[in-house]
Amino acid sequence: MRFERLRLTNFRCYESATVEFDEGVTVVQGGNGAGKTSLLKACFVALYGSDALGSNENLADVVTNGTEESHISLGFTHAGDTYTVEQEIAMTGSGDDRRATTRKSVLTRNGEAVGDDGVTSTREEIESLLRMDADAFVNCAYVRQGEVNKLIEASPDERRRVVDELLQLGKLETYRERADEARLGVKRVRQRVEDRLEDRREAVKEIEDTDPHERLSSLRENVTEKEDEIENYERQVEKARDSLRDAEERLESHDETKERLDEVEEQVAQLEGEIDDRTDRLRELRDEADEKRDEAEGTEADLKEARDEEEEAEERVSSLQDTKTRLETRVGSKSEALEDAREAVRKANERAEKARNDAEKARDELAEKRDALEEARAELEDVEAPSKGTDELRGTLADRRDRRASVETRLKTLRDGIEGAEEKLADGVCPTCGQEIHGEPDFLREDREEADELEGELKKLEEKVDEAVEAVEEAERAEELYERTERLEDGVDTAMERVESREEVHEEAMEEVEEAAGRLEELKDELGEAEEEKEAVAEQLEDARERLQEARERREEAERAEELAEEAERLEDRAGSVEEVLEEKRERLREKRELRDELNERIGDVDVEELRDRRDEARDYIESATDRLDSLRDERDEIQNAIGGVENRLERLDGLRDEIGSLEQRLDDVDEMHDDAVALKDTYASLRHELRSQNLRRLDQLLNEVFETIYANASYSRVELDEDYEITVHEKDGTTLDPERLSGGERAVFNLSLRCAVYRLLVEGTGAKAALPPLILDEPTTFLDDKHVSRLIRLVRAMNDEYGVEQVVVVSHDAELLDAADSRIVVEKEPTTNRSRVVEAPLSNR
Ligand SMILES: Nc1ncnc2c1ncn2[C@@H]1O[C@H](COP(=O)(O)OP(=O)(O)OP(=O)(O)O)[C@@H](O)[C@H]1O
Ligand SMILES: [Zn+2]
Repeated sequence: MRFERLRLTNFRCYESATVEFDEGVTVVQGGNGAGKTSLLKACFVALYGSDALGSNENLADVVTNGTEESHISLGFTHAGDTYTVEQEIAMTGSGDDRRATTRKSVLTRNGEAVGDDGVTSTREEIESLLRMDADAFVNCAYVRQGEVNKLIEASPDERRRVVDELLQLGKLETYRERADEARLGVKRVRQRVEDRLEDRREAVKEIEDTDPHERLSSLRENVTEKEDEIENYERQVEKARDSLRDAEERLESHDETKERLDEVEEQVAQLEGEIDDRTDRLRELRDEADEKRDEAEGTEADLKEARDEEEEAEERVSSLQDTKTRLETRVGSKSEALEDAREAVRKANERAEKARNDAEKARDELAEKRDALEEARAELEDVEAPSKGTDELRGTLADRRDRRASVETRLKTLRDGIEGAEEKLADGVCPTCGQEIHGEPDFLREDREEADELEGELKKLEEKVDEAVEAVEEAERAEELYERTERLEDGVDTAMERVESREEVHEEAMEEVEEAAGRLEELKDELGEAEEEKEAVAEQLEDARERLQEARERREEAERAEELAEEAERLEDRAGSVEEVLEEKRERLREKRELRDELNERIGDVDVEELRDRRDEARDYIESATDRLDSLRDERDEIQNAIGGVENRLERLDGLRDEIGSLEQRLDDVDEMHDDAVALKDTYASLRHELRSQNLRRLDQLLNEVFETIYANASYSRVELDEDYEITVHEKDGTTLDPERLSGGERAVFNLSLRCAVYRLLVEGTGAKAALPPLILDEPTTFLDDKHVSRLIRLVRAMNDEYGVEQVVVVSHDAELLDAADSRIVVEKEPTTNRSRVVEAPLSNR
């Protein structure tokens, strides 16, 4: 076996590291605490998991402080195959519960998983590959730091156990123990077979003591007797049943007949009652029909006549009714016309009155107008006819007034001038030039004269104007009167005309009045006539109605008579059908009476008492016989059960005898097996003894060979390992020494010798040096002086070069050892992080 590569994550002081291993001798170098031992431990843990830890260590210790999981992977070759073993350790829980568990543990060969996943499987596979468990590994291949004394100080028994284990002698012991266990097992089996045999024999004896065959035949006889008796009873019961059935059947049929008879008698009585009832009914119906017929007699023929009469009367009433209605209408219209005529008279009168008034008014007006005319004419006679025409007179008046006005204007002008001149003159000033003047000028005197003249003329003119005014006024009044007279004459004419026309109107109105009055009289007469006529018709109608009433009554009477006749007919019909039913019932009554007689006859023949006795007797017998049969059957069943029991026992007896036969055979077989087991055990014991003594002799030789290689003094001649695994050191002078008494260095030398010897023996013994794990030495030089260090180097090289150890890994500070190595691995610790790292690996020296 050869380690190839180790990969670590969070393992102890390593955060992450990869180490390649070369073949030959490899030295691991580094300062104290640099992580050398940790590398070796990692390889060990990779192979054996927690088994690789000492008694005071646990898995949690290998997980780098402050991290959660550690990963170790070791690649190695073995017997031509490539393996990788991986372990994954994880921290779980917290506080006091915090611990490490192996979460993953896998071994692969040539890339394929070997065995199941899991710690146990991996360990078992490794143990069988290396043919050593963790204990054997540390006792042989892995010499741990400070354990140099382990084999030397061990007791012979321990030593034997270790060596036997390594040489697989332990297996023979196991086989021997197993053979012995087998022997004991067989012995226990034999005991059990014997116990059972005894038990079966006793059971056989017990059964035979009860004399089962004898008992079986007597029981069978008993059963036959009981069965005969049962059969006999059963026959009797059968007979009794027949008899019972017969009696019961007859009684039943008797009861039925009786029941039937009762029924028929009831029917007869009912029919008789019904016939009586119907006969009464028939008589009643016929009486009633006769009665009706009597009542209806004689009137039948009158019905048609009565109906004709009634019809005639109805027609007359209705025609009178029509006439009366017509007359009433006429009276109504005459009354209305009369009313209208009265209205017409009244209106004509009104009109005549108005016309008369109008005429009167016109006449008054005429008289008035005539008076006015008379007056006007009288006035006109007083007025003188004018000299000239009025217009001419008005012309003269106007001329005179003009002349007067111009005279007045000249006079005024003259007077104003005179007055002004007189005032100036009074102031002494000339009225014409304004110069001082004394006396009056001439023009003033002239003016005064003219003014006086004008004054006289004005007076005359005034008279003449008044004369002209008077003439005009007179002419005007004459003119006006004349006109008025003319007008009045016209008014009198028109008034006269109006009086005439009003009088005409009045006359006309008076005529109308007369006419309307005549019409009114006429209508009064007509209405009187119509009313009289109507009265007469009403009287006739009253008579006709009375006659209709009488006709109706007669007709109704005739109808009732007819109905009665019909009813009598119907009653007769019903009487007929009642008679039919009656006939039918009588027939049925005859039949039922016959049936009754027949049934009576039948009942008379049966002796009921006798039948009942027979039935009761049969019943009693069946009851008692059945009870007896039941108990007989119980007895028979009991005996048969007993027979079953005895038969079972006999069957069991046969079974027991067969079993005893086969148990006896088994006992012989077991005895044979026991002898075989004893022989096998002895064989294993002697074989182991033989092998051990052979191996011990060879181990002793190898030990002395190795010892000679490593030991550098002359004090000790040889080491002896005897059959009891006692080690004795022989001194040069022939004396012997207990190894316990050796010095520390000497012990280390002896220990290394013994380890290497065992390792060599294994190499020889297995015949395949490649199967063994690398020889691992952790600080082997600690107790050695220089000379012995040199010897150790020689041994290590010899192990590799001569004795077939493929790989040796040594942890050491020794420079000489380093020089002798084939390669080296240097580790160091980072002072800052306190984590280790692999500085150099591997460095091949060759
Ligand atoms: N679980 C762990 N986590 C972190 N560091 C650890 C753990 N276990 C051990 N160590 C540390 O690993 C360091 C290396 O220990 P190791 O035994 O490998 O040293 P070494 O190189 O063999 O030293 P020496 O020459 O003294 O034997 C030590 O300082 C130790 O405290
Ligand atoms: Zn003058």
